[in-house]
Amino acid sequence: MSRLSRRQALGIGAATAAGAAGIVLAESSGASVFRAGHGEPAAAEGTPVAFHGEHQAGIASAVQDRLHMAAFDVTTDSRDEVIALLKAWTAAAARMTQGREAVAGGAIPAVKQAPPEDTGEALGLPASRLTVTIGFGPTFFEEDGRDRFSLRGKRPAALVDLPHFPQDALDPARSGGDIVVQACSDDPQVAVHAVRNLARIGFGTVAVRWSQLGFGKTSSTTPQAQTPRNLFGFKDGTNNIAGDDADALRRHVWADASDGAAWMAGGSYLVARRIRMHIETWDRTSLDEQEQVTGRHKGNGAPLGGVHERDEVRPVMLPRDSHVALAHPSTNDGHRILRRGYSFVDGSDGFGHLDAGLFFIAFCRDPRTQYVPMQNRLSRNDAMMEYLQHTGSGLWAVPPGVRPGGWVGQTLFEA
Ligand SMILES: C=CC1=C(C)c2cc3[nH]c(cc4nc(cc5[nH]c(cc1n2)c(C)c5CCC(=O)O)C(CCC(=O)O)=C4C)c(C)c3C=C
Ligand SMILES: [Fe+2]
Repeated sequence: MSRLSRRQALGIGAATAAGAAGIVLAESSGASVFRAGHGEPAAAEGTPVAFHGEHQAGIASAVQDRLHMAAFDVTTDSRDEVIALLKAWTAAAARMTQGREAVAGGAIPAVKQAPPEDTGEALGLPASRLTVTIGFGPTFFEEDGRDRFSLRGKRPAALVDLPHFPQDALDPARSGGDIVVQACSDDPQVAVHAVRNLARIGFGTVAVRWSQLGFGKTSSTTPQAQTPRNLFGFKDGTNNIAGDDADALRRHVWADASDGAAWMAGGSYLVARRIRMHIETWDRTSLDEQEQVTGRHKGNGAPLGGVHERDEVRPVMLPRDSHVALAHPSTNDGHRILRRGYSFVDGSDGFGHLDAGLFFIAFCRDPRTQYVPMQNRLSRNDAMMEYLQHTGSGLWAVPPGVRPGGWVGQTLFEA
C-alpha cells in the first residue's frame, strides 16, 4: 500500500460499491506509518514519506529534488475559520503525501455540477516523496499592534522580526507572509499540485502572497549521497546537518519546551531568503578567485588546504573573507543550521541576465543566536556578497509534527 499512486487510489474507490470506502481503507493502513525518532531515516526513493510524526516532515527528512513554497496571508478575522483551515489542510496534506487526492474522490466526482475538490493534475503520479511543512510568521500572531487571533501571548520570543541586514534589497512582495507552506517532492507537478490544492481549500480564508519554485536541491540531509551543486557550480551542503544525526538535530534544530514556547516543542524555525546570484559576473571570474571566495575547491569540494571533500575545515587555512570561513561553526560560537535550499531561474531581467539564484531555506532552534548573527557576519564580510543580492525574506515558527487524528498548529491553539 505504501507505493499506492493517486490513480490506484482512485481505482480502488471506483471498484468498490462506495468509492469513499476504498479510500478510507487505504488511509487506515497508511496511518500506521509514523516517524517517531529525533533523527529521520531517509525514505527510499519511491517510498512515500510518513506524514505523521513527532516532527513535521520536510525538515530532517531526505531532501527531494523540487520545491514549491508559498506564503499565505490570512484574510479572515475569525479564529474558528483559521482552525477549520488548518484542520482541512492537515487532512489534505496527509492524503497528498501518501499519493492520494486532496479529498477522497475529489478529482472526478460523481456529481459534475460543482468544481472538483481536487484539481486533478497529479492523478496517476506516485507520491514522489512529497512532504508538506507548515509554519506561522510573526504577523500571524500580531499585525500593526493587533492581536489577530488571540495568539499574541503565544508568539515565541525566537520568532523575531528579522533585522535589516547589510546589502539587503528585499522586495516586500517576495517577503513575509502569515503562513508558509513548503512542499518538496521529486516531481515538480506533485509539489505544485499540493500547494495549488491547499490554496484552493483556503480560498476565502487565505490568499497567496508569493510563491517560489525551486529545482536542484543545493543542500542535502543525506551525506552518504553525492553532494549536489549550486548554480555557482560548487558542491553545496557538504557540512550540513545530517538527517540522522539525532544529537545535532536536538542541539541545533528542534525547539524544546525549555526554550520558552512549550507549544513549539519538537518544532523548528524556518528561514527563507531569495538570493539572486549574479551568475554572468561569476562566470567571468577565474577559477582561483571562485575558490578563494568560496573557501573550497570547485572540483571535489575539498576545503582549501585539504584533499578530500570531507576533510576537516580549518578556517585559519582559508581566506578570512571566504564564505566557508565565515559560516563555519568555529566562527559562529559553535552554532550550526540545517540547510535545505534550492536553485531557481525565474526567467530573465530584460538586461540580458538570468534572474537566477539560490532560494535559501534553513531550519534552526533559535534564529536569534543561530541565523541572525551568521547572516550579519556574511552580509558584512563575505566575499561572495559581491555576487549576491538578497531579494526576499521570511521567518516562520514551524510547529511540531502531527499524530493521527491531530492537526498542524493544534498545540498552538489548544495549549
Ligand atoms: C546565513 C546562512 C547562509 C547563507 C545565506 C548562505 C548562502 C549561500 N551559500 C552558498 C554556497 C555554499 N555554502 C557553503 C557552506 C555553508 N553555508 C552556510 C550558510 C549560509 N550560506 C553554512 C552554515 C555553511 C557550512 C559551513 C561549514 O560548516 O563549513 C558551501 C560549502 C559546502 C558546504 O559545506 O555546504 C557552499 C558552496 C551560496 C552560493 C549561497 C548564496 C547564494
Ligand atoms: Fe552557504
